[in-house]
Amino acid sequence: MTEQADMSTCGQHGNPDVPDVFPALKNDTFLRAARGEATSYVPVWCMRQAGRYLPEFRMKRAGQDFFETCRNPAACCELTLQPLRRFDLDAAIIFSDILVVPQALGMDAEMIPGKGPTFKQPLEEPSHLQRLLSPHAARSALFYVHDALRLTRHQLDGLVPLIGFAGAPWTLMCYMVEGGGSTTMSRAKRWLYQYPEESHNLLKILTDTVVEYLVDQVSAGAQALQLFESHAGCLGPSLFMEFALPCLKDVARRVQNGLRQADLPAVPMIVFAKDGHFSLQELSQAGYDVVGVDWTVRPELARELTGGKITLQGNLDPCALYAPKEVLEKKVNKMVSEFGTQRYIANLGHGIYPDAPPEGLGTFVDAVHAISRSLNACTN
Ligand SMILES: Cc1c2[nH]c(c1CCC(=O)O)Cc1[nH]c(c(CCC(=O)O)c1C)Cc1[nH]c(c(CCC(=O)O)c1C)Cc1[nH]c(c(C)c1CCC(=O)O)C2
Repeated sequence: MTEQADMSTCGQHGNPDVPDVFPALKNDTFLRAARGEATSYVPVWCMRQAGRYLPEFRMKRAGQDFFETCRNPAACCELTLQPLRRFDLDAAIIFSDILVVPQALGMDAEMIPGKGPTFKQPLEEPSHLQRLLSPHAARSALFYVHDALRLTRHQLDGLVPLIGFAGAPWTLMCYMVEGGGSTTMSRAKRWLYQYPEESHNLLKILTDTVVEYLVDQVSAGAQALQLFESHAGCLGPSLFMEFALPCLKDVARRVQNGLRQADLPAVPMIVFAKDGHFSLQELSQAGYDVVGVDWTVRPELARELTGGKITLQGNLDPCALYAPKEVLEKKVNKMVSEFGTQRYIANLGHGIYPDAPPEGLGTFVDAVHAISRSLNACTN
């Protein structure tokens, strides 16, 4: 990241009390790997690294409503920084949630402990699309995420880059139609079969909203962006290519255009399609710099499918963190050796589980660094 790029990051919804020139970045290893540049070790971060597996996270969240916390920039900043105080991570990801976007479009959501996110009035039929606010209205409703990013980027003081994120349109549609989590997503998939045109309309509204949201995140200080397509798996290849992939491509192209038009720096974009092994080849040509891989895919196969030309991110089984230290280190050794130390960002193959032992994450992070340094020393 150059000084010039840092300086150009001025918040559109800027808080006049907070200067928009951010501290210089001290560790750019994650950004270098994302851009496909050489790195002396493999950078590592962890999806959901700000989460319930940390006692300090549970303390801070205790008694607070989840989405209230998301709307509180100081709390988001603190929760984002917590894992960085414990572990030698190479990136921070802003504490927020993908469901703030449907909320900004006017849908009321609650986080019910033990049940997960729940919408009071899901979209049951196409006429319900009229309830949604415009992408333009959603844009201004999301100012609090941008305030959180701006504050966190300052508080990070250049330690590591700050990642912004959004849910991909299909994954957001799943929650909006299902009203919450589901193992089959059969209500949302029913829309694709029964109301294909209206499904495309809904996905278009979500794409428009996500594009502006992500451009605004960079304006507020995000230095990389990740799209979470968490419910790719239930679609299978043909529905994925018809409904999810075109939106992912649009988001990548339109965000990079939007950044250029707003005179903002280009930032690396990551796409993570959980259980979307069948889409890896197409995803590697969808306009993203990095493709995330879940733990069901062999690293060599992921490299083969993506043509060896793109940065990959992943893919340790989150449950490997329960293993004894020596076993975990062996797993990391195998993973790093198979992906290779270049064009690679180590991560879990999905978010860390709430009952993961924090020491496991520490072992994972340190092992990625040590093993990749020694592999690099062998080849140089
Ligand atoms: C599908 C999805 C959601 N949210 C998100 C996804 C995509 C990633 C994935 O596939 O897991 C993304 C997300 N959610 C959260 C982050 C924070 C940043 C990070 O540290 O990675 C990110 C990147 C915080 C959170 N989001 C949530 C928590 C835990 C709840 C809490 O803190 O009280 C956190 C830390 C809640 C949440 N939010 C959502 C679910 C399904 C849940 C779990 C509900 C439960 O387990 O009870 C929707």
